[in-house]
Amino acid sequence: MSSEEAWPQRRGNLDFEEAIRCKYVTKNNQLGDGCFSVVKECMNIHTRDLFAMKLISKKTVQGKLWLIQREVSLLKDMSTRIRELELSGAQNHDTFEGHHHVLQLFDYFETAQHIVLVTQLCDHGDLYENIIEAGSLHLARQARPYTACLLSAIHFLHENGVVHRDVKAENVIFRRRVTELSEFARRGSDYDPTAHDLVLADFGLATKLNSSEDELRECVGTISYLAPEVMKCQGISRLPPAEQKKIAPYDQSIDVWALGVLAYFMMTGYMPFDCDTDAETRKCILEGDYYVEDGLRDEHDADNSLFWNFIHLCFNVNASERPSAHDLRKHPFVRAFFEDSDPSEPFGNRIRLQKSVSSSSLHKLQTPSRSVSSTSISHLGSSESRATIKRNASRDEELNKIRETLKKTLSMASLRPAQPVRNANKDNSTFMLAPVPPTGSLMNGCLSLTPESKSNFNTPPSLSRTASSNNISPPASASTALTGMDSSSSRKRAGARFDM
Ligand SMILES: Nc1ncnc2c1ncn2[C@@H]1O[C@H](COP(=O)(O)OP(=O)(O)OP(=O)(O)O)[C@@H](O)[C@H]1O
Repeated sequence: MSSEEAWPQRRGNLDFEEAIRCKYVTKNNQLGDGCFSVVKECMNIHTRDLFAMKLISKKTVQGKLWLIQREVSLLKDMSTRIRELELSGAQNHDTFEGHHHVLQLFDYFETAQHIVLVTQLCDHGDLYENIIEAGSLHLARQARPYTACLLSAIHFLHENGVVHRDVKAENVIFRRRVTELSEFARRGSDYDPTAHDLVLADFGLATKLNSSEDELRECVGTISYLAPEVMKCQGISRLPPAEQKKIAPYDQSIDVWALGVLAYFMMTGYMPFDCDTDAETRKCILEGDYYVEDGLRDEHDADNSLFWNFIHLCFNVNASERPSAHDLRKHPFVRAFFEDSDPSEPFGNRIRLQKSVSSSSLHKLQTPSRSVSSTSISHLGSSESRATIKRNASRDEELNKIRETLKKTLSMASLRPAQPVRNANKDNSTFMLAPVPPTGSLMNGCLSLTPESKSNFNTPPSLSRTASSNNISPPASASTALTGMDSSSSRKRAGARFDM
């Protein structure tokens, strides 16, 4: 955590302070950026709690405002659900509690230039960077618990009717810790405790499947991670409605496919279906033709065999036969992280099936480029030595300690624990949705200055007041407010993700 001096300081001018209505200050440096947003660390000047502030440029999302509305709405629903779970004190005996690993929204508002989402603060860097830096992740210590943790988060989303649609390494970030969990590591834990910090972020393409009648046919996502049924929707918007209906809709099992891609990427350092050209990649995805490098498969190694079987099940081109996130929790590759009563279900004989994998030379065994559709490549990741997870007798005890530590210290809470906490309920919960905004105040941006301008406390209050009066919730008023903006930047997203 940076020192107090790192934050912009007030200057003691009461008139000026009165004029300043935005309760957040930001640091100038970025935590990260995407095709249409910049993410900065911010502090609530009243509570001194730290958050991440995602500033989405209105210019960039011009014409696609509904995407942001959908993202905010989903994050709000999820955060409310998580709060309910936290308050109910529901017991979960899984190693990873899915809802702890979904990015939390705490506040949102609008300024003249930006739509602003205030979320749980995570560390700089993401899982993509981790994998690239390491070449590949250790199967037993990292790839397996990371996969289990993400499976848990995906299962939570699916249980709540949400399909993420952009599960990928770039969208997995790491919760910021206050207290190290080094004790757990020192005592010889059998996996990397960082697995407890994974947070699934970027709900920009996520959507709700409210009922079995809802049908998804948009071709959205990142090409390397696209399931075949999504791929089949490519170009659908150009078809007449009657033709569109002939294409089979997809459902949440596309996230299971993407999890398989991500697990494969963690294990090997490259992507399972990427080829020289997008057309070849599409063909391989449609056929479920993934590559397994000689030497990476070791039938005499139980962990290794289970990993490939897990991958094989995720890569079932027939979505109706692909196991659900709920079912996959019982797969022997990850089962140790979940408390399920009947370990033999639901795989039975299926567990022994192995795909005869492609040896096609089309596949590119190289590092994928960040967030794009698969091509730029620099090196081949090395395979890791295998290790066997030994179940630690005191595992449950250790887990409880981890949970307690997490609840007390992780996530968004102030990084200055000695400081008095205003909201008593916050003491034991990492996930309190404070600060709750007073009625009619900063939410919706009607009183907000452009937050980034507060970095130096010197922006005249008149700057953003007039134009920032739009609520991003009601589609009509919000889209009216954005009419006439430059459309060029909205095209930038196409390079990173499909949206056709
Ligand atoms: N809460 C957070 N804490 C720390 N860093 C974050 C947080 N949210 C996002 N980031 C960083 O900012 C980057 C961009 O965020 P995000 O993916 O949400 O933006 P985006 O514009 O939707 O990106 P994309 O181009 O993938 O659609 C992330 O890859 C991550 O590195």
